[in-house]
Amino acid sequence: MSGQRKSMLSGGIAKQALKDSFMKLNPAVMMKNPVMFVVEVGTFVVLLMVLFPSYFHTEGRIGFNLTVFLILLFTVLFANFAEALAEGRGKAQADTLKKSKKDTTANKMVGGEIKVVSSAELRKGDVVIVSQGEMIPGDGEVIEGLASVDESAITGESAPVIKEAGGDFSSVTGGTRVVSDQIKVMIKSDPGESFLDRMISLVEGAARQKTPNEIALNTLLTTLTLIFLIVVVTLAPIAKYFGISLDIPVLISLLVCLIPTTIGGLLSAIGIAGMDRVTQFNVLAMSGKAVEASGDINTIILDKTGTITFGNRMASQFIPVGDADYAETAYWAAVSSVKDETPEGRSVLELVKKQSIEVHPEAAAAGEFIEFKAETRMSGIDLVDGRHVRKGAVDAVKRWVQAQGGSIPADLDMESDKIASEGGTPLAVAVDSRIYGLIHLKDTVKPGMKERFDQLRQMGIKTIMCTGDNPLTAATIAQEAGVDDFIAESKPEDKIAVIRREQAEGKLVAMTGDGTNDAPALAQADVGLAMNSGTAAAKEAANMVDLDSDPTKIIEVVAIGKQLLMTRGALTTFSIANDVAKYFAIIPAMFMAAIPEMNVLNVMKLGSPLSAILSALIFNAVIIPLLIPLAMKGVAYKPISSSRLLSRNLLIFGLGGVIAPFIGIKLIDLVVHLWI
Ligand SMILES: Nc1ncnc2c1ncn2[C@@H]1O[C@H](COP(=O)(O)OP(=O)(O)OP(=O)(O)O)[C@@H](O)[C@H]1O
Ligand SMILES: [K+]
Ligand SMILES: [Mg+2]
Repeated sequence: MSGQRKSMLSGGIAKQALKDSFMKLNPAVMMKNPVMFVVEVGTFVVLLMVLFPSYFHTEGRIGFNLTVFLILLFTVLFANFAEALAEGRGKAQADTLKKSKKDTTANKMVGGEIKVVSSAELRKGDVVIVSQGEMIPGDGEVIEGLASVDESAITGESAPVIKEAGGDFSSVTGGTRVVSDQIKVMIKSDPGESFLDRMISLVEGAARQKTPNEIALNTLLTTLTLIFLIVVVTLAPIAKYFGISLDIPVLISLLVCLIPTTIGGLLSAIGIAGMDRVTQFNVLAMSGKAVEASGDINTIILDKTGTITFGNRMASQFIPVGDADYAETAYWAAVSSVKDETPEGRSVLELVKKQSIEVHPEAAAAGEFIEFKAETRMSGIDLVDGRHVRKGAVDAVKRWVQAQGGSIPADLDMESDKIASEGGTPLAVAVDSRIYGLIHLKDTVKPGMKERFDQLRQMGIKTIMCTGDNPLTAATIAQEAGVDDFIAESKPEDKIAVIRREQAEGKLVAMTGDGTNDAPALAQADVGLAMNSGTAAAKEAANMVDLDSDPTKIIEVVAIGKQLLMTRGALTTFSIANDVAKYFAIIPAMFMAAIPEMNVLNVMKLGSPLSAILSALIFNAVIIPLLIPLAMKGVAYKPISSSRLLSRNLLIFGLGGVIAPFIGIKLIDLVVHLWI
C-alpha cells in the first residue's frame, strides 16, 4: 500500500471531497452529527426567511439574512468537507485494492486430480496447487512445499517473501503471486470473507463504527448543544422584557456561535484520519477502538526472538558435556534435527555440514518425528530401534532425562550458563537418559532497541519481554535491550497469564505475536498486533495486522493512538474555549443599545451590532477549514508523560482557544464593518 500513498490534498481526493460535502447535506446523514444538524436546521430556517420575506416580515433584512444564510451554509459544508477529505484517502486505497481482487483460475485438488476452477468457487478446506507465476486464488495456509511470494499487492513491499509449510511463515493471502517454486495451499476463507475483502471494507470506512470514546464525546457535545438551545430560546422573551426584539436569524447566529461547532465539525475527521495514519504505516486496524486503545496502553508484552532480537537463531557451536565427545554431540544434535523444519533445526544441520563432520543423520530418518512445540520446548525423533533422541531448552531436557532415571552431567549447568550469559540460547541434546552436550544458538539484539524502550518509558509505558528461553539468556538480552521486566521459560499460556495479571490491575495491555500459539494472548490483549507473515489463527485473533511483519511497530501504533486521543482532546478544548470569546462578541452587541450597562462587557469594541454578529459567525465558520490540517495530521507529539502532555495541551489549546477568536473576530469586524 505504501506505493499508493497519497498526499492529503491530492487533487482527485479534494475534488471528490468537495462533491461529497454537498451529498452529505442530506438531513438523514447529518442527523448522525447532532451539533452540525442543528446548524443545518438553522440554515434552512434562515433560507426560508430569505425566500419568503413578506411572509416573515423580513423585507428590510434580506441582505443581512442572505449573508447569515451563506455563512451558515458554508459552516456545514466545511464540516462535511473535513469528513469527506478524511474518508477520501481510504476510498482511494480501497479502489486500488479492488483492482488486485480479480477472479483467477485455481488448480483445485479433487480426489487426487487437479481440476481448474474459478477462484470464486473456492471454499474453506479446499486444497489448491499454485505454481510459479500464478496468483494465489484465496487466503490459506501452505500445507506442502516452499515458494517465494510477491505480496506487493497488499504490502507495497516488492521484495518477495518465503512461504513454507509448518512454522510461522505458512499463511498466504489471496491476490498475491508465487514467483518461484510450487506450493500446496489449504484455503482458509469463504468468498467475501477474505483478508483482501476485510482490508477493502476497512480502508473504505464501510465497517467504521463510532468508538466508545467518540460516542461519549458526542453525547457531551449534544448535551451542550441542547443547553445552549434552551438558553437561546429563553433569551427572546427576556430581551422582549427589556424592549429589544431579537430577530430569529440573530438568535440562530448566536446559537451557532455558542454550540461547539468546531469540534462537532471535525470530530469524525479526527477519528478517520487517526485510523488512516495507522494504515499509512502499513498496519491494518480492525476498528477505531483498537487504535484508541493503543493510545491508552500501559504495558507492552513483547517476545524476545524475532522482536527484540533478529530471530535468526543459528547454531554456532556444539559443546560436549560429561564424557561425551564432540563428534557424538554433533551427531545426535544432527539426528534430532533431520526433520526439524524450524530455522533452529536447519541451522544445526548446516553447522554440521560446515564443520565437515562425518555424520550421516539421514540414516536415522526412518523414525517418528517429534515436532518442536512451544509447550514442550523440545524437538527430536523416536528412532525405529527404540531410542528417543531429543534437543531442546536445557531445563526441559533435564526434566525429560530425569523422568527416565538419567543423571545430569556435572558440567552441564556451567556450560549452558556460559552460553546464556552471552545472550545465546543453549539447547541440550539427549538420547534416552543421557545428555550428550549443548548446541549454542546465537542471536543478536536489533540495533536501536534501547532508545525505543527509553521512549516508551518516557511515555509511562512498561515493557515486559516474554520468552521461552532460560532465565539467564533472558536476563542478558533484557539488560542489553533495556526492557523493564522479563519472564523466562514461559509457555504460551504464561503470556495470557501476564496479560490477565496486568489487566486485573486496571492496565491496558498490548502485545505482538505471529504464531498460532500466540492467538489466545493476542485475543486477550487490549491491542493485539499480529504479523502478516504469521498464521491465519493469529491474524484472526488480533485486532491489528502489520503488513510489514515488523513486531516493533507496536511502538509507532501506540504513538499514533496517543496522538489521536490528544488531537481530539486538544480540539475539544480549543472549541469550547472559543465559544467563550464569541459570547463576549455577540451578547454585548445585541443588548448594548437597550441596556447601556452592558457596555462593560463590550471589551472588543466592534463596529456595530450587526457586524459583530457576522464577524463572530464568519470566524466560527472559517476556523473549521483552518483546523482541518491539524485534525488530519494530528497535534505534534512528544514522548512525555500523559499528565505533562495534558497540562501542556490545556495551556496551548485552552488559552489559545480563548485568545484566538478575540483577535480573529476583531480583524474580521474591521473589514465587515466597512460593508454594513
Ligand atoms: N527447533 C527447536 N528444537 C528444540 N528446541 C527448541 C527449538 N526452537 C527453540 N527451542 C527451545 O525452546 C525454547 C522456546 O522456544 P520458543 O520459540 O517458544 O520461544 P523463544 O523463541 O525462545 O521465545 P520468544 O517467545 O521470545 O520467541 C527456546 O528458548 C529454545 O530453548
Ligand atoms: K461554535
Ligand atoms: Mg519464538
